[in-house]
Amino acid sequence: MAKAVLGVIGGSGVYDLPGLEDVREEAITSPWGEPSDALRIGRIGQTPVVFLARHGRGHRLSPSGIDYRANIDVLKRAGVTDIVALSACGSFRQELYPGLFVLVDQFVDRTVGRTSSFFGNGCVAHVSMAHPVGPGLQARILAAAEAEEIAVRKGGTYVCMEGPQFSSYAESLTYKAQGYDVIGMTNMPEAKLAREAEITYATIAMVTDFDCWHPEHDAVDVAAVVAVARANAAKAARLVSRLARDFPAEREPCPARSDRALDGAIMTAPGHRDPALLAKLDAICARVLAQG
Ligand SMILES: CSC[C@H]1O[C@H](OP(=O)(O)O)[C@H](O)[C@@H]1O
Ligand SMILES: Nc1ncnc2[nH]cnc12
Repeated sequence: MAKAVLGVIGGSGVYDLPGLEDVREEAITSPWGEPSDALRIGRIGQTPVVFLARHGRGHRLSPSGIDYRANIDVLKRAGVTDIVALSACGSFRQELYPGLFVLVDQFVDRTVGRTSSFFGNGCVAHVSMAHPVGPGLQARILAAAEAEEIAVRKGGTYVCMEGPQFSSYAESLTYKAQGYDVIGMTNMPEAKLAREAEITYATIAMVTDFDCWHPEHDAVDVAAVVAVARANAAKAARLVSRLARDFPAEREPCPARSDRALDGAIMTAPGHRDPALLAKLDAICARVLAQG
Protein backbone atom coordinates (compact mmCIF):
# COMPACT_ATOMS: atom_id res chain seq x y z
CA MET A 1 0.00 0.00 0.00
CA ALA A 2 1.23 3.53 -0.84
CA LYS A 3 1.62 6.20 1.79
CA ALA A 4 -1.21 8.76 1.55
CA VAL A 5 -0.10 12.31 0.78
CA LEU A 6 -2.70 15.04 0.72
CA GLY A 7 -2.38 17.75 -1.92
CA VAL A 8 -4.26 21.01 -1.55
CA ILE A 9 -4.70 23.35 -4.50
CA GLY A 10 -5.68 26.79 -3.29
CA GLY A 11 -7.78 28.90 -5.65
CA SER A 12 -8.84 32.54 -5.62
CA GLY A 13 -8.30 34.00 -2.16
CA VAL A 14 -6.38 30.93 -0.94
CA TYR A 15 -2.65 31.49 -1.40
CA ASP A 16 -1.45 29.82 1.77
CA LEU A 17 -2.48 27.02 4.11
CA PRO A 18 -2.58 28.08 7.77
CA GLY A 19 -2.05 25.04 9.97
CA LEU A 20 0.66 23.51 7.80
CA GLU A 21 3.61 22.61 10.05
CA ASP A 22 7.32 21.93 9.43
CA VAL A 23 6.95 23.68 6.10
CA ARG A 24 9.64 23.71 3.46
CA GLU A 25 9.36 25.20 -0.01
CA GLU A 26 10.35 23.15 -2.98
CA ALA A 27 10.42 24.46 -6.54
CA ILE A 28 10.07 21.14 -8.34
CA THR A 29 10.67 21.41 -12.08
CA SER A 30 8.43 19.70 -14.61
CA PRO A 31 9.05 18.62 -18.21
CA TRP A 32 5.53 19.92 -18.96
CA GLY A 33 6.19 23.56 -18.17
CA GLU A 34 6.13 26.06 -15.35
CA PRO A 35 4.03 25.21 -12.29
CA SER A 36 2.05 28.06 -10.74
CA ASP A 37 4.37 28.36 -7.73
CA ALA A 38 6.81 26.50 -5.50
CA LEU A 39 5.19 23.73 -3.48
CA ARG A 40 4.84 24.19 0.25
CA ILE A 41 5.47 20.80 1.77
CA GLY A 42 4.75 20.03 5.40
CA ARG A 43 2.39 18.10 7.61
CA ILE A 44 -0.85 18.51 9.50
CA GLY A 45 -0.99 16.05 12.38
CA GLN A 46 0.71 12.92 11.03
CA THR A 47 -0.43 13.48 7.43
CA PRO A 48 2.02 14.79 4.84
CA VAL A 49 0.42 17.77 3.08
CA VAL A 50 1.56 19.58 -0.06
CA PHE A 51 0.11 23.00 -0.90
CA LEU A 52 0.07 24.75 -4.28
CA ALA A 53 -1.44 28.16 -5.01
CA ARG A 54 -3.25 27.64 -8.32
CA HIS A 55 -2.90 31.22 -9.52
CA GLY A 56 0.50 31.66 -7.85
CA ARG A 57 1.18 33.95 -4.91
CA GLY A 58 -0.12 37.41 -5.72
CA HIS A 59 -2.65 35.86 -8.14
CA ARG A 60 -0.33 36.29 -11.14
CA LEU A 61 -1.96 33.68 -13.37
CA SER A 62 -5.23 33.86 -15.26
CA PRO A 63 -7.38 30.68 -15.37
CA SER A 64 -6.44 30.31 -19.07
CA GLY A 65 -2.75 30.94 -18.37
CA ILE A 66 -2.25 28.28 -15.69
CA ASP A 67 -0.09 25.35 -16.75
CA TYR A 68 -2.39 22.66 -15.36
CA ARG A 69 -0.14 19.85 -16.62
CA ALA A 70 2.91 21.22 -14.85
CA ASN A 71 0.89 21.67 -11.64
CA ILE A 72 -0.42 18.09 -11.59
CA ASP A 73 2.99 16.72 -12.63
CA VAL A 74 4.84 18.42 -9.75
CA LEU A 75 2.19 17.30 -7.26
CA LYS A 76 2.64 13.74 -8.56
CA ARG A 77 6.44 14.08 -8.23
CA ALA A 78 5.93 15.23 -4.63
CA GLY A 79 4.10 11.96 -3.95
CA VAL A 80 0.58 13.39 -3.74
CA THR A 81 -2.11 10.69 -3.82
CA ASP A 82 -5.22 12.80 -3.12
CA ILE A 83 -6.02 16.36 -4.18
CA VAL A 84 -8.48 18.67 -2.50
CA ALA A 85 -9.21 21.43 -4.99
CA LEU A 86 -10.39 24.66 -3.37
CA SER A 87 -12.30 26.86 -5.79
CA ALA A 88 -14.40 29.99 -5.79
CA CYS A 89 -17.55 29.59 -7.85
CA GLY A 90 -20.79 31.23 -8.92
CA SER A 91 -24.12 29.59 -8.11
CA PHE A 92 -27.15 28.80 -10.29
CA ARG A 93 -29.43 27.94 -7.40
CA GLN A 94 -31.11 30.06 -4.78
CA GLU A 95 -30.30 27.46 -2.11
CA LEU A 96 -26.57 27.49 -2.97
CA TYR A 97 -25.80 30.82 -1.35
CA PRO A 98 -22.50 32.71 -1.00
CA GLY A 99 -20.51 31.17 1.84
CA LEU A 100 -21.81 27.64 1.27
CA PHE A 101 -19.35 24.88 0.33
CA VAL A 102 -20.58 22.54 -2.42
CA LEU A 103 -18.95 19.13 -2.82
CA VAL A 104 -19.52 18.75 -6.53
CA ASP A 105 -19.33 15.30 -8.09
CA GLN A 106 -19.57 16.15 -11.79
CA PHE A 107 -17.92 18.56 -14.21
CA VAL A 108 -18.89 19.92 -17.61
CA ASP A 109 -15.91 21.15 -19.60
CA ARG A 110 -16.69 24.29 -21.64
CA THR A 111 -13.06 25.38 -21.89
CA VAL A 112 -11.68 25.89 -25.38
CA GLY A 113 -8.06 26.92 -25.18
CA ARG A 114 -6.37 24.51 -22.80
CA THR A 115 -4.24 21.43 -23.20
CA SER A 116 -6.24 18.81 -21.38
CA SER A 117 -4.15 15.64 -21.55
CA PHE A 118 -0.65 14.38 -20.81
CA PHE A 119 -1.10 11.90 -23.65
CA GLY A 120 -1.08 12.36 -27.41
CA ASN A 121 0.62 11.13 -30.56
CA GLY A 122 3.27 8.60 -29.57
CA CYS A 123 1.46 7.51 -26.43
CA VAL A 124 -2.32 7.44 -26.73
CA ALA A 125 -4.36 6.78 -23.59
CA HIS A 126 -8.03 7.06 -22.70
CA VAL A 127 -9.03 7.19 -19.04
CA SER A 128 -12.57 7.17 -17.67
CA MET A 129 -14.03 10.47 -16.48
CA ALA A 130 -17.45 8.99 -15.72
CA HIS A 131 -16.94 9.61 -12.01
CA PRO A 132 -14.30 12.35 -11.79
CA VAL A 133 -14.48 12.81 -8.01
CA GLY A 134 -13.20 10.21 -5.57
CA PRO A 135 -16.22 9.18 -3.44
CA GLY A 136 -14.06 8.15 -0.47
CA LEU A 137 -12.15 11.44 -0.44
CA GLN A 138 -15.40 13.37 -0.81
CA ALA A 139 -16.96 11.46 2.11
CA ARG A 140 -13.96 12.39 4.27
CA ILE A 141 -14.31 16.06 3.26
CA LEU A 142 -18.01 15.94 4.15
CA ALA A 143 -17.25 14.40 7.54
CA ALA A 144 -14.59 17.06 8.21
CA ALA A 145 -17.01 19.88 7.26
CA GLU A 146 -19.68 18.46 9.55
CA ALA A 147 -17.20 18.05 12.41
CA GLU A 148 -16.19 21.70 11.98
CA GLU A 149 -19.85 22.80 11.64
CA ILE A 150 -19.19 24.31 8.22
CA ALA A 151 -22.27 24.62 5.99
CA VAL A 152 -21.83 22.16 3.16
CA ARG A 153 -23.97 20.55 0.48
CA LYS A 154 -23.02 17.21 -1.08
CA GLY A 155 -23.42 16.75 -4.81
CA GLY A 156 -23.66 19.03 -7.79
CA THR A 157 -22.36 19.80 -11.25
CA TYR A 158 -19.63 22.37 -11.84
CA VAL A 159 -19.49 23.85 -15.31
CA CYS A 160 -16.04 25.10 -16.21
CA MET A 161 -15.97 28.10 -18.56
CA GLU A 162 -12.89 29.49 -20.27
CA GLY A 163 -13.09 33.03 -18.86
CA PRO A 164 -11.52 35.27 -17.79
CA GLN A 165 -14.69 37.32 -18.42
CA PHE A 166 -17.73 36.22 -16.45
CA SER A 167 -20.77 34.82 -18.31
CA SER A 168 -23.29 36.88 -20.22
CA TYR A 169 -26.87 36.92 -18.93
CA ALA A 170 -27.93 34.56 -21.75
CA GLU A 171 -25.11 32.12 -20.94
CA SER A 172 -25.96 32.23 -17.25
CA LEU A 173 -29.63 31.44 -17.96
CA THR A 174 -28.58 28.64 -20.31
CA TYR A 175 -26.33 26.97 -17.72
CA LYS A 176 -29.05 27.30 -15.12
CA ALA A 177 -31.62 25.76 -17.50
CA GLN A 178 -29.20 22.90 -18.18
CA GLY A 179 -29.39 22.03 -14.51
CA TYR A 180 -25.80 22.91 -13.65
CA ASP A 181 -25.26 23.96 -10.04
CA VAL A 182 -22.11 26.07 -9.96
CA ILE A 183 -19.65 27.70 -12.34
CA GLY A 184 -15.93 28.34 -12.26
CA MET A 185 -12.96 28.68 -14.58
CA THR A 186 -10.37 26.21 -13.31
CA ASN A 187 -11.48 22.69 -12.45
CA MET A 188 -11.12 21.58 -16.03
CA PRO A 189 -8.71 20.32 -17.22
CA GLU A 190 -7.33 20.04 -13.66
CA ALA A 191 -9.64 17.12 -12.77
CA LYS A 192 -8.92 15.33 -16.08
CA LEU A 193 -5.18 15.60 -15.58
CA ALA A 194 -5.40 14.42 -11.98
CA ARG A 195 -7.27 11.35 -13.22
CA GLU A 196 -4.58 10.65 -15.84
CA ALA A 197 -1.98 10.98 -13.09
CA GLU A 198 -3.94 8.48 -10.96
CA ILE A 199 -4.42 11.09 -8.24
CA THR A 200 -7.79 11.03 -6.49
CA TYR A 201 -9.50 14.41 -6.89
CA ALA A 202 -12.30 16.17 -5.03
CA THR A 203 -13.43 19.78 -5.22
CA ILE A 204 -14.72 22.05 -2.51
CA ALA A 205 -16.61 24.61 -4.58
CA MET A 206 -16.93 27.65 -2.34
CA VAL A 207 -19.83 29.79 -3.47
CA THR A 208 -18.95 33.46 -3.79
CA ASP A 209 -21.85 34.85 -5.90
CA PHE A 210 -25.01 34.14 -7.91
CA ASP A 211 -23.37 34.73 -11.28
CA CYS A 212 -25.69 37.13 -13.18
CA TRP A 213 -29.00 35.22 -13.57
CA HIS A 214 -30.47 36.17 -10.20
CA PRO A 215 -33.09 38.94 -10.41
CA GLU A 216 -32.28 40.19 -6.90
CA HIS A 217 -28.50 40.23 -7.18
CA ASP A 218 -26.16 42.39 -9.21
CA ALA A 219 -23.91 40.97 -11.91
CA VAL A 220 -20.70 39.36 -10.60
CA ASP A 221 -18.22 41.85 -9.28
CA VAL A 222 -14.65 40.87 -8.45
CA ALA A 223 -14.44 42.97 -5.28
CA ALA A 224 -17.52 41.23 -3.85
CA VAL A 225 -16.22 37.81 -4.94
CA VAL A 226 -12.86 38.44 -3.29
CA ALA A 227 -14.49 39.54 -0.02
CA VAL A 228 -16.51 36.29 0.17
CA ALA A 229 -13.51 34.22 -1.01
CA ARG A 230 -11.41 35.61 1.88
CA ALA A 231 -14.07 34.63 4.41
CA ASN A 232 -14.37 31.21 2.75
CA ALA A 233 -10.57 30.74 2.94
CA ALA A 234 -10.54 30.74 6.74
CA LYS A 235 -13.26 28.08 6.82
CA ALA A 236 -11.46 26.07 4.15
CA ALA A 237 -8.27 26.05 6.25
CA ARG A 238 -10.22 24.70 9.23
CA LEU A 239 -11.83 22.04 7.08
CA VAL A 240 -8.53 20.95 5.53
CA SER A 241 -6.86 20.78 8.95
CA ARG A 242 -9.59 18.49 10.24
CA LEU A 243 -9.50 16.39 7.08
CA ALA A 244 -5.73 15.98 7.30
CA ARG A 245 -5.76 15.12 11.01
CA ASP A 246 -8.31 12.36 10.35
CA PHE A 247 -6.70 11.14 7.10
CA PRO A 248 -5.57 7.50 6.80
CA ALA A 249 -1.83 6.86 6.72
CA GLU A 250 -2.14 4.60 3.69
CA ARG A 251 -3.87 5.31 0.42
CA GLU A 252 -7.30 3.73 0.24
CA PRO A 253 -8.53 2.03 -2.95
CA CYS A 254 -10.78 4.44 -4.83
CA PRO A 255 -14.29 3.19 -5.83
CA ALA A 256 -13.99 5.38 -8.96
CA ARG A 257 -10.68 3.62 -9.73
CA SER A 258 -8.75 6.89 -9.73
CA ASP A 259 -5.79 5.04 -8.20
CA ARG A 260 -5.76 2.60 -11.13
CA ALA A 261 -7.03 4.87 -13.93
CA LEU A 262 -4.23 3.90 -16.30
CA ASP A 263 -4.83 0.15 -16.07
CA GLY A 264 -5.49 -0.87 -19.68
CA ALA A 265 -5.81 2.79 -20.75
CA ILE A 266 -2.68 3.09 -22.91
CA MET A 267 -3.48 1.97 -26.47
CA THR A 268 -0.16 2.58 -28.17
CA ALA A 269 1.80 -0.66 -28.47
CA PRO A 270 5.09 -0.61 -26.52
CA GLY A 271 7.21 -0.76 -29.68
CA HIS A 272 5.40 2.24 -31.17
CA ARG A 273 5.65 4.59 -28.21
CA ASP A 274 7.58 7.84 -28.61
CA PRO A 275 10.61 7.71 -26.27
CA ALA A 276 10.60 11.50 -25.85
CA LEU A 277 6.97 11.51 -24.71
CA LEU A 278 7.56 8.50 -22.46
CA ALA A 279 10.42 10.36 -20.80
CA LYS A 280 8.06 13.25 -19.96
CA LEU A 281 5.50 10.77 -18.63
CA ASP A 282 8.00 9.30 -16.15
CA ALA A 283 6.10 10.53 -13.09
CA ILE A 284 2.53 10.40 -14.43
CA CYS A 285 2.89 6.83 -15.69
CA ALA A 286 5.42 5.54 -13.16
CA ARG A 287 3.15 2.79 -11.87
CA VAL A 288 2.10 1.34 -15.23
CA LEU A 289 5.43 1.81 -16.97
CA ALA A 290 7.13 -0.07 -14.12
CA GLN A 291 4.84 -3.00 -14.97
CA GLY A 292 6.33 -3.05 -18.48
C1 LIG B 1 -12.10 35.94 -8.70
S1 LIG B 1 -13.42 35.01 -9.34
C2 LIG B 1 -12.79 34.18 -10.74
C3 LIG B 1 -11.78 33.13 -10.49
O1 LIG B 1 -12.01 32.45 -9.24
C4 LIG B 1 -12.11 31.07 -9.50
O2 LIG B 1 -10.81 30.50 -9.46
P1 LIG B 1 -10.39 29.29 -8.52
O3 LIG B 1 -11.13 28.06 -9.00
O4 LIG B 1 -8.92 29.15 -8.70
O5 LIG B 1 -10.81 29.66 -7.11
C5 LIG B 1 -12.70 31.03 -10.89
O6 LIG B 1 -12.60 29.78 -11.48
C6 LIG B 1 -11.93 32.11 -11.59
O7 LIG B 1 -10.67 31.66 -12.00
N1 LIG C 1 -19.78 33.65 -11.40
C1 LIG C 1 -18.60 33.06 -11.65
N2 LIG C 1 -18.31 32.59 -12.89
C2 LIG C 1 -17.13 31.99 -13.11
N3 LIG C 1 -16.17 31.83 -12.20
C3 LIG C 1 -16.42 32.28 -10.97
N4 LIG C 1 -15.67 32.24 -9.85
C4 LIG C 1 -16.37 32.84 -8.88
N5 LIG C 1 -17.58 33.26 -9.33
C5 LIG C 1 -17.63 32.91 -10.64
